[in-house]
Amino acid sequence: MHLTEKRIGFIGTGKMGESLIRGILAAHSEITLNASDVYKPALERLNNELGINVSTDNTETIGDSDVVVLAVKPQILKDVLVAIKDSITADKLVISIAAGVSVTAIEDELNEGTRVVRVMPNIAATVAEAASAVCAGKNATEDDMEVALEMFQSIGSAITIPEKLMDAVTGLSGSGPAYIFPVIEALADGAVHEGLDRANAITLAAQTVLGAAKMVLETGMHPGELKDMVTSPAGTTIRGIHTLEESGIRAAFMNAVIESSKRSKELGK
Ligand SMILES: NC(=O)C1=CN([C@@H]2O[C@H](COP(=O)(O)OP(=O)(O)OC[C@H]3O[C@@H](n4cnc5c(N)ncnc54)[C@H](O)[C@@H]3O)[C@@H](O)[C@H]2O)C=CC1
Ligand SMILES: O=C(O)[C@@H]1CCC=N1
Repeated sequence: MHLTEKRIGFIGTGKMGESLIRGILAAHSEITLNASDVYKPALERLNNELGINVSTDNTETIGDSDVVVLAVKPQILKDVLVAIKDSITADKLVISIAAGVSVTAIEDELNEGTRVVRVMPNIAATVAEAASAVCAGKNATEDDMEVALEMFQSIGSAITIPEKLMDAVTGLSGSGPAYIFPVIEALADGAVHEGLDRANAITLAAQTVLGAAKMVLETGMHPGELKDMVTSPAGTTIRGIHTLEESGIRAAFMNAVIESSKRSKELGK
């Protein structure tokens, strides 16, 4: 069955829940979306702005949904699972986006046979440019995986991976937008230092990051080869690259991904 034939319920409408809701609605305006949260003002805002069904009762949202997306913090997920266990009937698919929490840990809290899929998306779902990775729980069917992939491919790109790689994905693309926002800000700062106004500096910096990313994705060329295309002998770029290398830029980004992945592992313990 296709995604649009399913009613989707969000448990948690914080930053990532709202991002997914906005992305999915933009891709499928006809879809039925339900959402619950403990924070009523956020629900009222979503209901007013997007017209989705909202409730402060998680079990009501689950009762009205075929697919239940768990978008609460990993630290409270277990308590939420205990509270909703009886409303997760056999006809429902559960999708968890919680960092670090394994499929088994979720299955263990729910009724035997519950179909669970784990996904690590990112905040760019809001603009249909999320990078997501999906893995199946032991009871998830092929149809469940198709529904999950359809959902996350409609808001960006989504790949299937073995669960053991989920922490690496969390450190890379789950957290990754937060590594790039300061990069954009800092690039703009450099241009402001050299006299450009802030608004134009941010536009040029963001478009530069977008363009570079698009070239990697659309040409299929290695990033190093693309870098060489910009870097003229004795030109301006090599001077900038030399400075970045002196600052340890590669180790800095590698370490960010490695440490974030480690934290994802910790959250699962
Ligand atoms: N923020 C991000 O960029 C990403 C977050 N994630 C995952 O998404 C999940 C949510 O993260 P955020 O949206 O950033 O956190 P958040 O704190 O913004 O949102 C969590 C929401 O859950 C609500 N909540 C708390 N207790 C609840 C309960 N008992 N029932 C229903 N709702 C309840 C809170 O009021 C809040 O609105 C986390 O598990 C995180 O690991 C995954 C990928 C990216
Ligand atoms: O920082 C976090 O824990 C969440 C998971 C991935 C992105 N944000």
